[in-house]
Amino acid sequence: MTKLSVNINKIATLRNSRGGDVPNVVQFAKDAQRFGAQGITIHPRPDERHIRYQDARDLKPEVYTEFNIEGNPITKFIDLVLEVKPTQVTLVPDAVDAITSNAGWDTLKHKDFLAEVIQEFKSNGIRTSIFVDPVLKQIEGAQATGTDRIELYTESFAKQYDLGNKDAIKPYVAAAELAGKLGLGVNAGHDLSLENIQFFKSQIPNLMEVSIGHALIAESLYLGVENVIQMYLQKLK
Ligand SMILES: CC(=O)[C@@H](O)[C@H](O)COP(=O)(O)O
Ligand SMILES: NCC(=O)COP(=O)(O)O
Repeated sequence: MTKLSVNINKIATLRNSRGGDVPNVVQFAKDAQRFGAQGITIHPRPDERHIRYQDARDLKPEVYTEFNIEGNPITKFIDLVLEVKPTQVTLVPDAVDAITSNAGWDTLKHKDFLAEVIQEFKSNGIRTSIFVDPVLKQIEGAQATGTDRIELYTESFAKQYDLGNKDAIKPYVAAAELAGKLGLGVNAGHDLSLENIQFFKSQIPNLMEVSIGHALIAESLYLGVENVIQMYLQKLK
């Protein structure tokens, strides 16, 4: 079974666009879980342009499914994660000015840094995952860091699938197979949608979790949040 973790960054973006507290991100997380989401993902960025660090603290008591916090492990982020103690932390090498995540880790170049941070999170009982491109040497490098899981960065798959190129799945299949052999759990995310999720899932049998935000919220504008979450759950069976 593949778990659906709903990324609620976009709910915070909408809230922040007017100041105030509409929509309320904690209420949205509670409702998403009630509608069947098996996890809640947030990705606070240093400028707090969508999810704020305080949101992570406010969400903690209300998230009874898997709580996944993603981000670049700068000191402020590490401190937040150690305070909130989510189920999982996903390390993403974001540049400060990136509009959204746009690359996986170079796990070979940053091995020592990642190993140190991962050890700290794991010793605090937090499962770790690192965001990587589907490149075999990066998967091997990920294992050397001691991480529990990887999150495959799916933007290139999503783009190519949209253009009709189903072969774009091939590097992901190879990466997931290698990760499985190396004892790493496999998550995936970025630009997954109702259009591409079923095919992606069908090709990656050891897919443990997907985190989906941008498309899921956009689809919900037309189809409704409860309905959309149920549609993803059907496709992830
Ligand atoms: C790690 C990843 O794939 C991103 O999709 C991210 O979690 C979303 O971040 P933004 O909402 O800031 O685009
Ligand atoms: N880790 C990926 C994520 O949380 C959501 O990415 P997206 O669906 O907003 O592209």
